[in-house]
Amino acid sequence: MFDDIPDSHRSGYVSLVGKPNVGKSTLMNALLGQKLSIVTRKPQTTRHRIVGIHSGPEHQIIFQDTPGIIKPEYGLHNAMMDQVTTAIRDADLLLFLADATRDTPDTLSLEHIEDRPALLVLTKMDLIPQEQALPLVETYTGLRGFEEVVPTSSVTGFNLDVLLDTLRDMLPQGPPFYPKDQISEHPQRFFVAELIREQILEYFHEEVPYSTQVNIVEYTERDGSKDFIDAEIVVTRKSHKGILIGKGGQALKRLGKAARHTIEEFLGKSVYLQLHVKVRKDWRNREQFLRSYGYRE
Ligand SMILES: Nc1nc2c(ncn2[C@@H]2O[C@H](COP(=O)(O)OP(=O)(O)OP(=O)(O)O)[C@@H](O)[C@H]2O)c(=O)[nH]1
Repeated sequence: MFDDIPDSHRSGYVSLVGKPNVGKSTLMNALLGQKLSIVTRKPQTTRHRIVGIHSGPEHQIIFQDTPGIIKPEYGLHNAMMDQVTTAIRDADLLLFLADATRDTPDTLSLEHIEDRPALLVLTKMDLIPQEQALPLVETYTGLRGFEEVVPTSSVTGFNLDVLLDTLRDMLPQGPPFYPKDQISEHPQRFFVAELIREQILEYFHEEVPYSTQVNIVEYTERDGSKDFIDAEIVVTRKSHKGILIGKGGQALKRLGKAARHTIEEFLGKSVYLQLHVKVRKDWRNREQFLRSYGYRE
């Protein structure tokens, strides 16, 4: 599988960690040049460890996007924080993200990364006036022995090439872990479920998106016809089911249309998407559901 790998080849795991909404998923997508991890304006969008692989002739960086660091309030949160702990433990190097518009050196949850090797990445620098940029970076310089402080913008692409070069140089020498043309390790149906969840976060408010789980019940590729996808949306309460379906089924219809568009864009082909809503009381606190929905090994 790995012919012609030069001795100078470098490879390793780089985990993106930080508080909710700092821009972890957006940064990983921008570094990969492809949308793998869903992004919304709402905190706690990411629930899983999401792997994205960046390969070149001389390197392979395996990024892991993680849920934001939070204080757990229910079982799902505990499972999310376990994913963060695993991603920190498994990494050769951490990217610890701080939001340039909101954070200060005192507001970061640095205790979670203990003494692991890390770079501090300042995100959203496009929103900072130019004259404030340098003084802002200086406030973080020397903090906790971070190897470097790298100001970035995932929107303009500012400094992303510098960040990639720095990562390539810092990873240990070794062969690739995955074939060079592989971009992730999750099956297609995982991404389809995530894209539906992204639209739920977009269209519904308050508790509803946070109580929601999306499972792909059937995914059938059909020659000469659209792929068939049957997805169930699980909620914790009957009232949430009513909100998702809406008057005369209008809300679910609108959601289905929006999700179908993003899925088709992602897959590059037409699909037939069928959605239905189920109530599973308190699934976020029940271990058997957390396991079967893929939050626990
Ligand atoms: N202007 C600007 N906005 C950004 C940038 N990076 C991320 N954002 C926005 O910040 C919000 C949160 O981004 P995400 O990538 O979902 O943040 P996250 O850290 O993965 O969030 P969680 O999943 O909650 O942990 C979204 O509205 C993004 O569009 C950036 O470089 N510039």
